[in-house]
Amino acid sequence: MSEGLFRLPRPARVEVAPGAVHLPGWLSPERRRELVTACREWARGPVPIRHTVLPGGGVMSVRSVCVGWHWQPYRYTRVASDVNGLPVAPFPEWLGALGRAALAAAYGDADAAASYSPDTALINFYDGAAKMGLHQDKDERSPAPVVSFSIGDSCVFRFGNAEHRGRPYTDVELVSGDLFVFGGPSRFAYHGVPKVVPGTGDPEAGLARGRLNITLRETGLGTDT
Ligand SMILES: O=C(O)CCC(=O)C(=O)O
Ligand SMILES: [Fe+2]
Repeated sequence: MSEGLFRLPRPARVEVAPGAVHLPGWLSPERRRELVTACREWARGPVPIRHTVLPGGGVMSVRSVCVGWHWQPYRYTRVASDVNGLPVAPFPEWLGALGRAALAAAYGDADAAASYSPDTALINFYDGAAKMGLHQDKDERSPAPVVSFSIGDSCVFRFGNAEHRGRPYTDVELVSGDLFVFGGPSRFAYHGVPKVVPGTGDPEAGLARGRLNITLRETGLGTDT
């Protein structure tokens, strides 16, 4: 038997960088299923999941759909003017509550978590050879943390520094059910997904293949359009 078959138990909480916290397996199996069901519904419409086209003409390999606000490179809009002109689905209250619970678990600070009010979720689906280059999440006007849930195939999540795409960075394995939060000094760190590992998923979550990632953010846009 190869050594690769044995896996060490994963720790409950790892601080990857100041303000960047990984909580392996934080999502219960029921939560994973709920999220998969909700994402499947959002993927259908009113704005269907699609490969985002970048301003230079490049096409992202992941497929994405948003709720609350629609992200298109590099801004948030109420309507998906780059897809079908329709408003995205509303951001549900239960997803905000899940974000607050995630933040409380990551930082152990229930008071700070209570005022977290994410108003957009960006849902990414990775299949085949999909990946995501290193970037900063900087189209939000709020400095509030980003809360990230992963379901399905495992991936390498590269988490770097706020200055540039180079080292130092840490490669973290994100597995189905993992929570990753980045805020404070890590809020504007470069990060990306250089690799997804097919066939490592979590069929019980209702996802036969591929990787689902859901990030919650505060846009800071209030009632702007
Ligand atoms: O898929 C991931 O884990 C990261 C996604 C991401 O960085 C983004 O949507 O901005
Ligand atoms: Fe990102």
